[in-house]
Amino acid sequence: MTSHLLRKPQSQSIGEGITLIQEVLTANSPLEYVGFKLIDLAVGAVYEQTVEQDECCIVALTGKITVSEGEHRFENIGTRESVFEKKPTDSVFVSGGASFTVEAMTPATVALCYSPALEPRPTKLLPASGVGVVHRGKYNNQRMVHDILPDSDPSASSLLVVEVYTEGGNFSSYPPHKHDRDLLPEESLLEETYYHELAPKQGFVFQRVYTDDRSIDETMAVEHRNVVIVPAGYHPVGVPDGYTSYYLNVMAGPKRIWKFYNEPDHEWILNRD
Ligand SMILES: O=C[C@H](O)[C@@H](O)[C@H](O)CC(=O)O
Repeated sequence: MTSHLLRKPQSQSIGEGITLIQEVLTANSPLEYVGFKLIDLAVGAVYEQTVEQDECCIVALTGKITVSEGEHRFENIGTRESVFEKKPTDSVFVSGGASFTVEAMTPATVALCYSPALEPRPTKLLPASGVGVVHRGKYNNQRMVHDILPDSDPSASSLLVVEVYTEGGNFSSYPPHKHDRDLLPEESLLEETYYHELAPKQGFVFQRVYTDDRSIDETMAVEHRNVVIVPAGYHPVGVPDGYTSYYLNVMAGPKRIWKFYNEPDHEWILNRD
């Protein structure tokens, strides 16, 4: 039986040249803050949306797109044909009330990351050149993180977006951590989604989502273009040998601070020399 936290990709035509692959909304998930949509665009296809109460980070996951909103027009953005080129890409941030279009200049895949617009913010390009690249971990929990929209960047009022690369034989989001209590300075409350890709794409990763009281305890085999929903709890990912894992994280909650809490049983691994 498939976990209620795992979403397999769909392939639903929602417009000329526009295919909906993933759609996680507050209306169809246990989430209250985070929304996520993944669309494939054929050349020339134009996706349009008005975000009422949400802000949105439009990530040019692959291919070239042109994003327009009001007097803003960001032409031919996007830096890669595959996420596994492992280089940062361009994104555009729009705030609540914005009406925007995304036009595909080449075949493209676009991630639309949503959260409540707590305060107005200007529309802006988040260029690849501004994405921080962080190498985290040691031994077999090494991974590379691209900080697309980290909490240190005030461009957004609630939204956080990062992408993470983990090579085979390694774990990421590990040691297990959580951020499901509004209890600063100890911990912040952030819901999260994981959009996963695998190379080669027949691969899978293991992801466990679980709480201290085990009221949530789901261990999933996660495949290419799957989404894992993390309403609460720890959420480590393990990558089998031979495969490279990619995931895009969207996080949001009442306060835009990423303060996670490591599971005490496993925090010791951080203390090795
Ligand atoms: O809470 C954030 C997510 O779990 C990932 O972005 C995680 O931090 C990635 C990592 O550090 O391995």
